[in-house]
Amino acid sequence: MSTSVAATPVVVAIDGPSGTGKSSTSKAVAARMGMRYLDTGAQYRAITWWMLHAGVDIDDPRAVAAAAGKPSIVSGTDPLAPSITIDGTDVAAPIRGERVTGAVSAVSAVPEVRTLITDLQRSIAAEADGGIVVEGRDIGTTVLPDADVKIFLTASPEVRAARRSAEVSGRAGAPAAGGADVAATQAALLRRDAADSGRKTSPLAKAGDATEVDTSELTLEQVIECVVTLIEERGRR
Ligand SMILES: Nc1ncnc2c1ncn2[C@@H]1O[C@H](COP(=O)(O)OP(=O)(O)OP(=O)(O)O)[C@@H](O)[C@H]1O
Ligand SMILES: Nc1ccn([C@H]2C[C@H](O)[C@@H](COP(=O)(O)O)O2)c(=O)n1
Repeated sequence: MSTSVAATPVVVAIDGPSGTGKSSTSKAVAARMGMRYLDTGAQYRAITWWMLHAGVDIDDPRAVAAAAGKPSIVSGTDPLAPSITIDGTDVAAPIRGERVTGAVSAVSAVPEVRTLITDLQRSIAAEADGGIVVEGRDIGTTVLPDADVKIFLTASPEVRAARRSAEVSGRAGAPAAGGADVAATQAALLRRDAADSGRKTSPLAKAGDATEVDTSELTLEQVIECVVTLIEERGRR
């Protein structure tokens, strides 16, 4: 099934702080509704990975700006098999590592980086014939301000940290997460949110016309159902 409002494909923007369930929800909604899926955080992570790999000083915004146009990022938008390459290298795994996670807020705050990646995101969305779910921090406010459906996911810091710790400790070879690990995870999430909300250029923010969904007390399936309902309601208008 592909989803459209009148003759034009539906564009759904899902934003929110770290660990609120944007990726899990967006992928599942897109798969269920026959739409494409774009993880914009993966694009910022990929360019951060490339900068670190190329030896660019990520604490020097001018150096980051000067290098930003050099690599080529390709995002695969199949929600069942999303992919990301940079200059032909598959970086889906390394971009999730601690080094990239610790550096991505600095790189993504550089305006030249944002301009390049925003243009790329808009062109991917424009080519998605069957509609697309795009998730990130500034999709509803800046990248796709005319999106048909805008959702802003939230959850309490405690819930987000517990979910993230469970995810990490569930990975092969990882130790079980204890109280100290959850507290450290929560502190890291809040640090990243503060940096992403506090930057000058298109910070993490809820669009005025977005629907806020607090997922703290909801299962993933309930969040998916809620978003599908919002998209279907938009289609009936
Ligand atoms: N409603 C929910 N109930 C329980 N667990 C959830 C729920 N939503 C997401 N999760 C789990 O929480 C973790 C974080 O979810 P996800 O990666 O989708 O968040 P995110 O907002 O995309 O994070 P980030 O911004 O850091 O990429 C995952 O392990 C996911 O399975
Ligand atoms: N639209 C976006 C998406 C992501 N970012 C930055 C800020 C995040 O901390 C980082 C990684 O995103 P995640 O993989 O955790 O979703 O990328 C942004 O600035 N704008």
